[in-house]
Amino acid sequence: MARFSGLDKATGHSARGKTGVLLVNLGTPDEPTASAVRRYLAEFLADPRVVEIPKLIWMMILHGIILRVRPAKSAALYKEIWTDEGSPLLAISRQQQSKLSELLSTSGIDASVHLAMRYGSPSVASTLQDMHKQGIDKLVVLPLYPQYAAPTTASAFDAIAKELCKWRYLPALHFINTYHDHPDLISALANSIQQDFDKNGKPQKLVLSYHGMPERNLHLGDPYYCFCMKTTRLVVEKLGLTEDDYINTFQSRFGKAKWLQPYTDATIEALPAKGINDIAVICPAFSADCLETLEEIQGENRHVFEGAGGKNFRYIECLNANDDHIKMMANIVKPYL
Ligand SMILES: C=CC1=C(C)c2cc3[nH]c(cc4nc(cc5[nH]c(cc1n2)c(C)c5CCC(=O)O)C(CCC(=O)O)=C4C)c(C)c3C=C
Ligand SMILES: [Fe+2]
Ligand SMILES: [Fe+2]
Repeated sequence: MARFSGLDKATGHSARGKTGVLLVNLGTPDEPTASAVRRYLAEFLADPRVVEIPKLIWMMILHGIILRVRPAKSAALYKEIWTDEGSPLLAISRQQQSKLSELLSTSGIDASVHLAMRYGSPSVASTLQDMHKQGIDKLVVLPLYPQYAAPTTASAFDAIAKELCKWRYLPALHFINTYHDHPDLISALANSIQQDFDKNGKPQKLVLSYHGMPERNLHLGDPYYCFCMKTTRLVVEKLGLTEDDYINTFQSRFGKAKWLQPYTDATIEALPAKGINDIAVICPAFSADCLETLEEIQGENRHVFEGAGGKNFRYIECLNANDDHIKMMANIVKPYL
């Protein structure tokens, strides 16, 4: 017994046995400035899960062209959406963290909730180290990407593995890889859409716009496209919509390769000419509003639609820190706590 307490002392394991939930999202620049965006994009776009081009060629393009031009352009867009609490993605993620922590604790579950960003801060490595210092040796990781994708979900896993491979004593680990068809996600999305319809009337078209990725990834076996289709099917079934009522699209194309189609901007631009002047857009691949939803959809695509003659464009915000969404997170992690 004495020998074991000695071991505990030496390794600092005496206060072990705590459980922690780790929420992971993509990350965002620290400031809406070109230099902060350059730092963020340099880390993000160097990830081989995100851009699958041979490393040497890609580093030449990334550092020689993209990181010279894009940071200033992106920083100007980030400035448009920046809030007093900083980047919306980080501010909303913090709210999700504290509301989930509150819900677990009022449900009598003894688990702390932590937040890490795959790129930028708070980093995955520093958050895992903090959790270790707090005596957490049981870890449930919930990457906040409803539909599994290698560039997002697998990349979050890589960052965790990269830190843990330096540890001698690994925590027990549960990694949630997807929740695209979880009944609580489907009802949270359907409720949010229904609330919009009740308030503003049913639009001529509901556009479900998912973040895109190169089409090649689908052919190589990434299930993201199929998972997006399933989320849409379940949500529209729940709402009782017919095929004519909605359309599934993919946004945020990057680079010259063919990405998943149909593209959101081209689709939205073509709608008024088909007599569709009243649309509502929702982005079910995003668990928190961010540059890609607030600027690209609510801003840019609204202008595209109105410029093409469209009359009513509504953006239905992400589930963010709404109660249904937090309840969904709790129900997803509970079986592992
Ligand atoms: C370069 C290829 C990219 C792939 C593949 C990709 C997949 C992907 N991304 C998200 C979620 C988010 N992406 C965000 C921003 C963003 N995404 C890319 C590129 C790829 N994404 C870039 C270059 C950027 C940065 C912004 C810009 O300069 O245009 C964000 C928002 C971050 C924020 O700070 O607000 C999110 C969230 C998913 C779900 C996904 C996989 C399918
Ligand atoms: Fe992205
Ligand atoms: Fe974008």
